[in-house]
Amino acid sequence: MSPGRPDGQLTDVIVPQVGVLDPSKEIGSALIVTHPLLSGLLEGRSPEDASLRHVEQLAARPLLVDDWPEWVPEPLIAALGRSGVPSPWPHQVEAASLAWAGRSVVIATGTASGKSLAYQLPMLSAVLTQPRARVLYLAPTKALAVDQLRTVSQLELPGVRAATFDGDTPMQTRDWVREHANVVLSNPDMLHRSVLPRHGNWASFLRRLRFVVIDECHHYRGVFGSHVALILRRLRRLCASYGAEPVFVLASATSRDPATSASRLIGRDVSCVDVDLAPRGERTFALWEPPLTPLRGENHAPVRRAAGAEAARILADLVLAGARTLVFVRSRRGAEITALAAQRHLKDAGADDLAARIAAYRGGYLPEERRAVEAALVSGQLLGVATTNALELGVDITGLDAVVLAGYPGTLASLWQQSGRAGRRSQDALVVFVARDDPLDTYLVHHPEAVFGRAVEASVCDPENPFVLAPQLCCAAAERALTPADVQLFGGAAAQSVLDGLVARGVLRRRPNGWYWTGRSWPDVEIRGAGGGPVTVVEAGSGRLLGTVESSAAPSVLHAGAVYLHQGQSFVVAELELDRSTALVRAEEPDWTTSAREITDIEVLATRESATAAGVGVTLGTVRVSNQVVSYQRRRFNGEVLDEIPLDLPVQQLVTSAVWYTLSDDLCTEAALDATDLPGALHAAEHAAIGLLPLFATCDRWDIGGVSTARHADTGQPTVFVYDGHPGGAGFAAQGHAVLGEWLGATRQAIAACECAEGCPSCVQSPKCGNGNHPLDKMRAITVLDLVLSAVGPGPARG
Ligand SMILES: Nc1ncnc2c1ncn2[C@@H]1O[C@H](COP(=O)(O)OP(=O)(O)OP(=O)(O)O)[C@@H](O)[C@H]1O
Repeated sequence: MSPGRPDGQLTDVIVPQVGVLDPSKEIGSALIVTHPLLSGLLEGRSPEDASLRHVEQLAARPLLVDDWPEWVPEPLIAALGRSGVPSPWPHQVEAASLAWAGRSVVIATGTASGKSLAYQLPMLSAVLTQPRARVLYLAPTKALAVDQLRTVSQLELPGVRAATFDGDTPMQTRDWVREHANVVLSNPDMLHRSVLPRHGNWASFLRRLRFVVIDECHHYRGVFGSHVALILRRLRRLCASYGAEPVFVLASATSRDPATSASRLIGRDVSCVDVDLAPRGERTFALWEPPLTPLRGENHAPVRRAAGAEAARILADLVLAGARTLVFVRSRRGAEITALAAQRHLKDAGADDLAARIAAYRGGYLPEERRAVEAALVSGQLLGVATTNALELGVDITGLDAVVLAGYPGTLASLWQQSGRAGRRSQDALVVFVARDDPLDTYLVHHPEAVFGRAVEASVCDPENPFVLAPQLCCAAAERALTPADVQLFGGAAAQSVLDGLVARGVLRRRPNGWYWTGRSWPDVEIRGAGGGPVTVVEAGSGRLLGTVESSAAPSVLHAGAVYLHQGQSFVVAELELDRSTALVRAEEPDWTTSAREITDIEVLATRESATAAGVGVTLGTVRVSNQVVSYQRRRFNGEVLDEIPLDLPVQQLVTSAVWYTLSDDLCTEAALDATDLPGALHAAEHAAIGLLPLFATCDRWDIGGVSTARHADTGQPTVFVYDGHPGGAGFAAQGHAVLGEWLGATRQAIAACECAEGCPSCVQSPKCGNGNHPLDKMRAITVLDLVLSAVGPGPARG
């Protein structure tokens, strides 16, 4: 370890070339590092420890301001001026003006680019200039709505009556909010459970509704996103019945094609503002891949040094250099371990005083403990904090010298949100992204263009999923009978066929003028799960309810012996009772993680889109997946496999969406892929593709599954399937189909970039493989992917 240069003096350090580097940063075969903190990190390291894969210099952006639009009332301009906003930035004016002109709009710009002002301008101008106007603000979490209330209240605008309406709002206050507040801050759950079912009470609010703001709209993805999309259609329909047609203003993190995602979410065309003109300081972004260790994992595959351990070393080095640093880790336990390990490194370096200035931060601490850590970090009393994503949303800590990300946080939106804690406007900052042992992380550190180029992942949902449509149509019909004209709003043909099914089951009644809910009580619809009766997770002894897990996912995450994380705290499952939909867990802190092994069969039920070229067939369709969890593995945090324990669980069936490709026999023969090679080649290609899909669709690798087979009964050919792990589909496989060439191109590159010889967790091994990651043929997987890519091309898929 070596101290850096807090005096800000620039020092060039030449690093030997390792892996793929950005040519613009190379001199001969070296990479120039100019940031003093980064050079400090590298100085003490041996060549075998050389982990730096890429350095990106994100240039500072100068301040550009615009005039206030003429429709913004003077008191609002004055209040904003007092709050430190003297003039708007150009992209804020563009989005706000579109909304004011009656266009629904999504603003999709970077962290801290001032998206709030873009929706506050139309929202507050409306209530200031038209005393009867009403505005609804929706956030994915209660905390964000509370944060927004604070911001709006601090403006002290006479005539603005803002109030939150959520599960915490006392009953006696609810009537006041409904009748008097003109800015109501809520969440989709409240809309679904409280506002829409009692729309008669809310009639005057809905009749006057001018704007609906949907903040952080990229959170509405997968099955939850599909529910929210249909809740918003329910809202639009009821507003229309009261004579209102509100304008939607959506704020999103940067993502691929935000206009399409936003219009799918609200069911209406949306304009898009995505050119970020907010001023910012320069940032140095380093991509870091921990070295391989002598340890051996499954099938003797090499194991890399764990991202958390590497991040702890980096944190210690940065703190030694005097830098205020935040490290983001995935779990609460990880946050504690990282902070402890960094303290140990500092003590070993003789810096006990600095070790005392490191702490962990996570959900589960008391609010006052959290506030104390936040304040100490802002004041500089604490120099290093290891945190979970508890610090990601709604906690305003900025201006740090460095941020370290231990592992990809799941989406580019989170990556930018977390890295945005460093520097902000005026000062230079360092961000280090440390890859975990996983194909997606490997791909990213070797392909900086996927991080710094155009945003690649799209926030997808599937409002046509029949498993979501059915309960949502019941809610809609219970609110007000559905008319034939409503069918289009809820998805046209897809809605029609679901309605027919609901009538056949006697759940809805068809009358000449529409569909009526027949139930006596209100439909009970859980929007944060996929339906199908969630399994309840209960703490044994205390009986405390910790949460629910979809029944389809329960065998793989709640089997006996599984380590279950709840808000970062770890529990071990004592018993899974599927017939009673309950899992009993005990708080424990074992030194291992568990991953379930499952075997899967797949049957093609229907084809939605299909195309064949050059011997390669690509299809999007509906499948039935039969899945059985057969065992689980216990692994130490360093990746070492401890053992595998068999399980006796029933077969689960899932009807869902899938994308699949086939290779003709002739093609395989030409490419010298014979019957003995194919299983390992297809299996490896499937694993890596599942690892990479989250880069293109905002899902987790646990949201999707795959099956590969050298001859599938329904296709009659070598086939690789990737399917949505949610009943009816969640839009992930459909997105994979839409961007097949890019997705499989990235998959190929991730495999090719990994320096292991025969496949490891960084490329083709999967943590949930039912066959113990056997057979896997890394090199022939590249051949398979080359065959598919030469048929479909590297761009978006046909059809
Ligand atoms: N025109 C402006 N002039 C000066 N400061 C501004 C301006 N617009 C916004 N800000 C400030 O920039 C900061 C970030 O703004 P805001 O929180 O709206 O960004 P955001 O894009 O919503 O960020 P996030 O992605 O973190 O949600 C706030 O402190 C805000 O007061």
